[in-house]
Amino acid sequence: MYPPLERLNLPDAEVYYAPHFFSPIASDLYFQELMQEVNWRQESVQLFGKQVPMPRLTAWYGDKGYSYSGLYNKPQPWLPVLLALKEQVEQASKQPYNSVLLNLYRSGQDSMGWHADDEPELGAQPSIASLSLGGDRRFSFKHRSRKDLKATSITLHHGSLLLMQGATQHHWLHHIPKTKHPVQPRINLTFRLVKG
Ligand SMILES: O=C(O)CCC(=O)C(=O)O
Ligand SMILES: [Fe+2]
Repeated sequence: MYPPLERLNLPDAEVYYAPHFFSPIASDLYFQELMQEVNWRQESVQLFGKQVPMPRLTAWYGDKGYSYSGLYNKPQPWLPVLLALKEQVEQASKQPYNSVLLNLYRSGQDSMGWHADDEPELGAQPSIASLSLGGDRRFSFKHRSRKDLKATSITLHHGSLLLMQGATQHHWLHHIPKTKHPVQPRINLTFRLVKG
């Protein structure tokens, strides 16, 4: 069985973390397979009227299309390795998923800005299961309205699983900051259930 998911002490949220969800050997193999087989793409976002490359590579696989920055994206069909990961994450989190967004942080200069995964097609209380492979990176939470609560950070390890559910996206934002420390490339997979 999987190592247990431990609940983080975060008010107005339901966040669980398993630092060693996969063994180091399994994590290394998944990392290499995903590096090679995923169709990594450099997407751009519109920022102040300019097209700016995102500070990471991304890919979207699954059963349903999704809207992102106002554009409808057709998903790519599941790869066997992604289905194997989905199954394990579904068992551990006791939730079904039909899509996965992959992010590749090539260096400490790659990052993700503050956001919540609160798109309407994810429903009111989305369950998001996030796998991390490769270099350690900081992951921070910031409450949207309660200024008395300090931002909280955890380190997401090689082979870890983070589960966000309940009201988490409603009350909290999260991000991956850039870092000047030398870090190995990191792959993150967020499994989601897209409705409709
Ligand atoms: O890379 C991470 O751990 C965060 C990814 C994330 O927040 C997202 O894809 O929505
Ligand atoms: Fe997110």
